[in-house]
Amino acid sequence: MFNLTRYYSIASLVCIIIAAAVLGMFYRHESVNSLIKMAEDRNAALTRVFGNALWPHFSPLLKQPADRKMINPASPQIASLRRQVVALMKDTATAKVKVYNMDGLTVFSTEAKQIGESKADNAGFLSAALGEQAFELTHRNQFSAFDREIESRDLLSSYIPFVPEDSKQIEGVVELYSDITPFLAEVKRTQWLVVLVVVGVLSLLYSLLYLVVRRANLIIKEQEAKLASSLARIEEDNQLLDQRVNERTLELQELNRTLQGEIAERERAEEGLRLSAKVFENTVEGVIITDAETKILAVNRAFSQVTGYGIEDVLNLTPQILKSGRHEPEFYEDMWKSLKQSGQWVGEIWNKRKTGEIYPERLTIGVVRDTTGEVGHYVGVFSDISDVKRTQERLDFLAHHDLLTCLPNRLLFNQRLKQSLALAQRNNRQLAVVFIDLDHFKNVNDTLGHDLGDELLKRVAEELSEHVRTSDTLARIGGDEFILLLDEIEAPRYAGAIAEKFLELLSHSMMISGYEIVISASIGVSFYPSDGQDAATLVKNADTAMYYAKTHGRNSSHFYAPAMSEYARERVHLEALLRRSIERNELLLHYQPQVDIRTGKLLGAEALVRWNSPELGIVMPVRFIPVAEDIGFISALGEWVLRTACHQVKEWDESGFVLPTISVNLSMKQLEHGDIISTVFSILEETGLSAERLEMEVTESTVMDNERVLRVLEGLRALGIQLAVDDFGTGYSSLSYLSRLPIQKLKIDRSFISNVTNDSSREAIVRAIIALANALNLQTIAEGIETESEAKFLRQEGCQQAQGYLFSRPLPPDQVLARWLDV
Ligand SMILES: Nc1nc2c(ncn2[C@@H]2O[C@@H]3COP(=O)(O)O[C@H]4[C@@H](O)[C@H](n5cnc6c(=O)[nH]c(N)nc65)O[C@@H]4COP(=O)(O)O[C@H]3[C@H]2O)c(=O)[nH]1
Repeated sequence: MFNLTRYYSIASLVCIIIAAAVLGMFYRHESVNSLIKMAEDRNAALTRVFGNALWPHFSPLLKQPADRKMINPASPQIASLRRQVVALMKDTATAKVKVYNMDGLTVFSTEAKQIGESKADNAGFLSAALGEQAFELTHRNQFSAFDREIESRDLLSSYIPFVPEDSKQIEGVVELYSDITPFLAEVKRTQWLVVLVVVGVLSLLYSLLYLVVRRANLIIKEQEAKLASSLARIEEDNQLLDQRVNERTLELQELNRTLQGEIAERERAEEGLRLSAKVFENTVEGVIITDAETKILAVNRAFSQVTGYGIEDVLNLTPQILKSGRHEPEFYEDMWKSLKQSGQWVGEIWNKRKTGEIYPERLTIGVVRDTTGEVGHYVGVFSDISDVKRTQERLDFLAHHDLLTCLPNRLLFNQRLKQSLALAQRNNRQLAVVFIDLDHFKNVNDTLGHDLGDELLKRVAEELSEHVRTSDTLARIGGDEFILLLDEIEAPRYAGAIAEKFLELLSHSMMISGYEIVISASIGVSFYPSDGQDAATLVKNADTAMYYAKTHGRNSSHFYAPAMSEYARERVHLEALLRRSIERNELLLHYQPQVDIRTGKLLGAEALVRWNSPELGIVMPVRFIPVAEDIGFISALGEWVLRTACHQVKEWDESGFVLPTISVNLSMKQLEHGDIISTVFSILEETGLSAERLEMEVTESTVMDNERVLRVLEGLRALGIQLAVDDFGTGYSSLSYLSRLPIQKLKIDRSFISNVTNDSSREAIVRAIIALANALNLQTIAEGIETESEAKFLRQEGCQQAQGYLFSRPLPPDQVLARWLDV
């Protein structure tokens, strides 16, 4: 801490000392200067006196050549001069006198031994020689005065140029030594006195001021203490203030944060509200808001677009204005129950537009409660699902109906059958399942094309639909398969009557796209509960009955019988065995000769396949060829027949029996699948049989109006093979198409030959076929000739070739050889 007293004391002491020292020195300096000045003046005066008195005596000395040797200090002249000088200087403070010539040579000195010394280099001398007095203050511990030795003296030597009064020139320099010791001692005493006085005065002043300063120091200390306490208070206040400021700042920051949060919250809320309003107005769903009494408060644009009502139409009304009347009161009761229980209802509802049109909507109603939990509003959000419904209905229709005939499909049929079964079970009633499969529909499809086939199916569907009750379900479940559910029939005969009606309906020819088509059907019927308890069993058994009809002559209907299932099982067994027949080497060929009808000459033979099954015995082709066709085995079988027949002919050739032609049956499936042309070609190559000796028979229905088959036949013909149309007369060959076929022979079906002589219509047909063949330049062969009368008739009509039991039954190869080798 600043201590004024201390600083004052130290500073004052230093000042007093400095002041005393300075003043003392100053006094001494001034005193010495004035002393010197006085001494100078006196010495100058003395020199003048000295010069005036004694100079003539010195002049000779001064004029002597400057050689010390020339001066004799002991000369009487010098001694005399010394006496005079001492006498003159007696009672003065002068202690020594010296005289120099202008060369600096000491020509006289009161101390004789110094005479002859040179002072030419002395500054005082040089100054005086130039006309300026010079002085030098020295202290000598020992000094030779005039007559004695003096000790410890302060001497002032003055170099004074001496200019005689009659001369204007400096002739020499006089040096006077003045003993100023007493004066200087006096000066020193006075100096100390001055110092003491100064110190005393200043000390007094110091003391007075010390009191003042001390007082001031006290005041300063007090002020400092006050200031310190004030500063402490201020510091304290500052800290307090800082604390308050910090607290306040924190409070403000917190407040600011809260405020920011509130602002953000408010902005969010406002944004939310804006968004909600936008969503409300622009959402594609219709929105309706009511109060707790279901009075409409607001609706959005989509509501107006769907219902046709603007807000002005519905404000304060209830949503009941949209009521369609399609729902029972229970529907609305359930709705309110759900709203009360869960606060929400979601469902589909039929409502009415302003135009009166009723439409379906998907509606969600939500209950909005206020803060007290009371119902505040109801909000309904809905979308018009008319399009969805229509699409659903369409999809539903597509999923459950056959697109071609628009009849129910298998899926819908099964659903209805299951429903009807449940009902029949409850009511203890019967029902029937009628399975209808068109006969040879595939031929129509293949020969006349799919478009015509489709038309035929539509016509059949229409015809059948017209004769079923609305409570019955007629469905199309496959290409040419229809199925009818007869609900709650009184007796089986009702189903029988329907089946017969269908057969009768289909037996009439139909004109489709300019073609007159006659079609038949195979029908099977099963009954609940006798033939099955469930839908699958009933359908399966009706199918089995239909299959039975199909394999028993077609164009007929059969009620299901368990034996049919047995038949079906056998058929499955047959299929399995047939598949292995080739590898087990169970197939064999019989050959039925073909002869010239006039001469009886052997022209060829038809290869007819037999199956010698270890399990089933000899199986005839009528039984297994259709099965082979059904299961896709016919191509392998046909290839085996062809290869075996060709080998056989070559074998006969080698044994000397030359069969002109071998005829092989070609199934429709063989023409459709596989590369029959390359198969035939490779077999001919393999066996070495020439193509002209091979004839292939295709049934009339196979080749009828089928461009693809036509191309295959052309390919076969191109190999050189003979082609014959089998079973001619049973199909519906158009003449123009027939003329395009690359065939050489028509084979009149044996159904026309049998008993031809007793049936005029058969006669007419046979005649017509022969005439047609002649017109087309084709050979004719009649098959199934059993009697001579039939042969005779055919001979008369111009048929060229014959085949039948009359000439020979189909025979194993060895018997053919035995019978015909020598003929
Ligand atoms: N009632 C009677 N029948 C006679 C007479 N003459 C011949 N038949 C029989 O008539 C059928 C003639 O063969 P299809 O019309 O080609 O009719 C054949 C043919 O369509 C088919 N078939 C036979 N073998 C083959 C074959 O290797 N391949 C193919 N795809 N079908 C074959 O099986 C059908 C039946 O053959 P099969 O049972 O051998 O019956 C043969 C033959 O035994 C007769 O005077 N009176």
